[in-house]
Amino acid sequence: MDIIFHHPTFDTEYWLNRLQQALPDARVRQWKQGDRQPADYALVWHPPVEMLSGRKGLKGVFALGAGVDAILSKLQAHPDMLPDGVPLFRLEDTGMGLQMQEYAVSQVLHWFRRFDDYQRQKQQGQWQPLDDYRREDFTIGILGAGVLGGKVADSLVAWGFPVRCWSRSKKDFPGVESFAGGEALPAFLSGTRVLINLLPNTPQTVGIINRELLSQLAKEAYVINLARGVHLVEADLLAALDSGQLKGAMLDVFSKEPLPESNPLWTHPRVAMTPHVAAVTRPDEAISYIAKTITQLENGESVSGEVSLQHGY
Ligand SMILES: NC(=O)C1=CN([C@@H]2O[C@H](COP(=O)(O)OP(=O)(O)OC[C@H]3O[C@@H](n4cnc5c(N)ncnc54)[C@H](OP(=O)(O)O)[C@@H]3O)[C@@H](O)[C@H]2O)C=CC1
Ligand SMILES: O=CC(=O)O
Repeated sequence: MDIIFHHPTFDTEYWLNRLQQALPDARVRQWKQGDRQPADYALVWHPPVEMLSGRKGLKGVFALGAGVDAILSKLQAHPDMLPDGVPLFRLEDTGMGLQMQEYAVSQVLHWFRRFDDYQRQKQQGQWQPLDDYRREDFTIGILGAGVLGGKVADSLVAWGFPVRCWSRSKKDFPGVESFAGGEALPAFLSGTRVLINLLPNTPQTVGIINRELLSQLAKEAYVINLARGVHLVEADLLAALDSGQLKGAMLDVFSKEPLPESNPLWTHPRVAMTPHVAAVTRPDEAISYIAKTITQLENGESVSGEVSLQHGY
């Protein structure tokens, strides 16, 4: 069995060695331009079109991340990149769930304990205890209740917050109120104090966090965007912060990355940001999942992690 690998930034040597250890009978190689030798599986992130297009004998493609928006948009422009019937897989959790939990819980607690207000007071030399927020007034609403949204919901339930989620299909997560479909979105938003985005980037979700959505949140709400920059209309977020509708935002992802120097988000006092690091691919966990899935595929067993090309995630 032959496996080709391409990632623009990962330590390729490390990945090739670990893959080889995990699948000792396979021949694993880095794909290089001009390589048209046969391959059974391709492991990719931002693959050059010629790596996959027209490739015969391919049995599966593994995206080396959770979101497949970049590969799907390339596929739209080059439909022959993924031959008919070849499944595309993505990483389900493989260590990202815990990272998302750390990120979301730490930020929610930061706001809940009013550390943002106390930081502002410190800058003004002010010693002034503030009223506590009450958990019952701090409903967390999670857009997207998939692998990562579900994990984040669990961790916030454990901290005693009222938690609700919104997805296409209804969920039955312990302690979480589930809302499904467009018609349930207003009810989901109403009373949500902290909005956490963990939706995939699809034509239905682009620009979903806009003026109209933000206006339906609780007063002085907060937004955490952990999914993709294109979900958020930045100008609408800034307007909602400036009007007082929103009290703060924590952003990990941006429409344009790296965020251009001139972008006003850099200097807005109520915006905090990280450079798309909320949950990174953990090589060892990812390799275990990929090796297990390839073995199952080779044995004709059922597997998880296949992307629905119809739904775009
Ligand atoms: N910032 C970072 O470092 C990282 C960001 N990400 C981002 O997080 C995203 C989520 O990952 P993951 O949890 O694994 O994805 P999943 O595919 O497991 O979950 C997606 C969720 O979104 C819901 N959804 C999709 N479309 C709609 C819609 N139109 N309306 C309502 N709900 C919808 C799905 O509903 P249903 O359950 O009904 O299908 C599902 O609950 C990734 O796509 C990626 O963009 C991922 C990793 C790291
Ligand atoms: O943003 C990262 C991913 O894995 O998707």
